Amino acid sequence: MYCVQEVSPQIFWVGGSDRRLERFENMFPLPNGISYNSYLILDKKTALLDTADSSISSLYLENVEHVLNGRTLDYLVINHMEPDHCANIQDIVFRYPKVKIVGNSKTFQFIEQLFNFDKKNDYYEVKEQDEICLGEHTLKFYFAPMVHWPEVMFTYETKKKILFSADAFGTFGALNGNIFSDEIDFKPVYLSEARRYYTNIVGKYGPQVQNILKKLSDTDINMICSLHGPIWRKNLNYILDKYNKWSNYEPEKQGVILVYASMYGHTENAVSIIANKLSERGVKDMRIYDVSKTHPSYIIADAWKYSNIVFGSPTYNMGLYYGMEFLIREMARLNFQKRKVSLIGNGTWANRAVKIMEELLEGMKNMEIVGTPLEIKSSMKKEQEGEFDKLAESICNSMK
Ligand SMILES: Cc1cc2nc3c(=O)[nH]c(=O)nc-3n(C[C@H](O)[C@H](O)[C@H](O)COP(=O)(O)O)c2cc1C
Repeated sequence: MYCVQEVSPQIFWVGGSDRRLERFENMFPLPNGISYNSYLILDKKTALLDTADSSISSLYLENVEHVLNGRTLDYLVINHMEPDHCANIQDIVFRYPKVKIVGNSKTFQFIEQLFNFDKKNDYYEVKEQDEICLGEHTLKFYFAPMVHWPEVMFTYETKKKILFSADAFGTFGALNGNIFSDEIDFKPVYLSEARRYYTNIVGKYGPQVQNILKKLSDTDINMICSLHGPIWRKNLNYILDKYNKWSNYEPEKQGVILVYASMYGHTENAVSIIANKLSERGVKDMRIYDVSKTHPSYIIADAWKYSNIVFGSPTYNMGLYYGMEFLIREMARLNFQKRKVSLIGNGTWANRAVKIMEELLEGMKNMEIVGTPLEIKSSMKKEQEGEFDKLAESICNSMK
C-alpha cells in the first residue's frame, strides 16, 4: 500500500527508503539504509520533482498514483539524472503520456544515454531562473552544475519558499517515519552520516557548492527538500552553516584523528603512544582508525571534521601500505585540503613510508606538515620517546 506524507498543503513526499542495500554506489556502507525522496505538487497543474531508485519502484509508483488521485501528471521535473533518482522516469512517462519532462540540455542528453524511449516532443527545456507557473505555486530553476553531476539544478517553489535541492543537504540513513529534521534528534542520528555523505559524494565539488550557496544567498528559504534524508523546515542555518564549512574545507573542530596501517602492531603502538601523549597534554575527543578495518568513507568524514591528522604507516615492498596509499589518494581526489598533518613511518630495512606520504600530501592544497616526521625501525624504542614528546608538543601548539 502507498506510504506518503504531506510536506506542506498540496505538496507531498512520495519517496521511500531502502534498508537492505549494503553499499551506496556499490561502495559506501549503509548501516542505516538510505531514503530516496521525491515530491509531488498538486495545483491547477501537477508536478513531480524527481523520481526514485529502482529498489522502491513499485511503492513509489503507487505513491504517485495515490496522491494524484485520478488526476494526470503535467510536469516531471528532473533536478538530477543519477539512477538512484531517475530510475522511474520511463515508468512515469509511460503511465502519464502527456507529461512534460522538465530539465536542461544536459538532462536530456543523459536521458537519451540512459533510456531507450523517444519523448523528445515532451521535453520542456528550462534555462537558468526560468519559471513554470502551476497555479498558486511557481517553480523557479537554479542551475547547480557539478553539485554532484553537471546537469544538476535546484528547483525553488516561490510561494512557500521551498528549495528542492537535488543531492545537496542529503544524508545517508533511511527515514524512520519522521521526514522532518526537527522531528528527529538529528545530531546523534544523522549528522555524522550527513557529513559522510557530503564529504565522500559531493566533497570534491566544494567550489561549486559555494557557487550555488552564493547564488541563493538573497533568496528566502523556508524549507529544504533534499533527495536523501530528512527535510529541513526549522533551524535551516544549522545545515547551511555545516555546508558552508564543509564546502570551504574548514574543520568543524580543533582536534586530532590518528589513522594508521599496521601488519604486526608496531605502527599501531607508535600511534597509540602519540595519542596518549596528546591526551596527557589535554587534547580531547580523539579518534584512532585502522585503515584495514574502517571503510575509508568514515575516516574521510572525520578528517573533514577535525583540524589535525596523524598518519602512521609501514613501508611495504618499497611503497606505502596500500590501504594507507588508497586513503590518501582518495582524499586528494576529493580535493581535501587545509589540514595539519603529522607523519609516522615504519620500515625494517629501507623506510620509505614518510617520504611517500610527504609526496602524496605535496599534491594537495594547503596541507601543513606539523612537527618532524617520525621514522621508526620495526618497533618503537624507549630512546625515541623524546621525539614522540616533541611531536605531541608540536601538534598541541598547532591547535592553539
Ligand atoms: C610484505 C612486506 C613487505 C615489506 N616491505 C618493506 C620494505 O620495502 N621496506 C622496509 O623497510 N620494510 C618493509 N617491510 C617491513 C615492514 O615495514 C615492517 O614489518 C613494519 O615496519 C612493521 O610494522 P607493523 O608492526 O606496524 O606492521 C615489509 C613487510 C612486509 C610484510
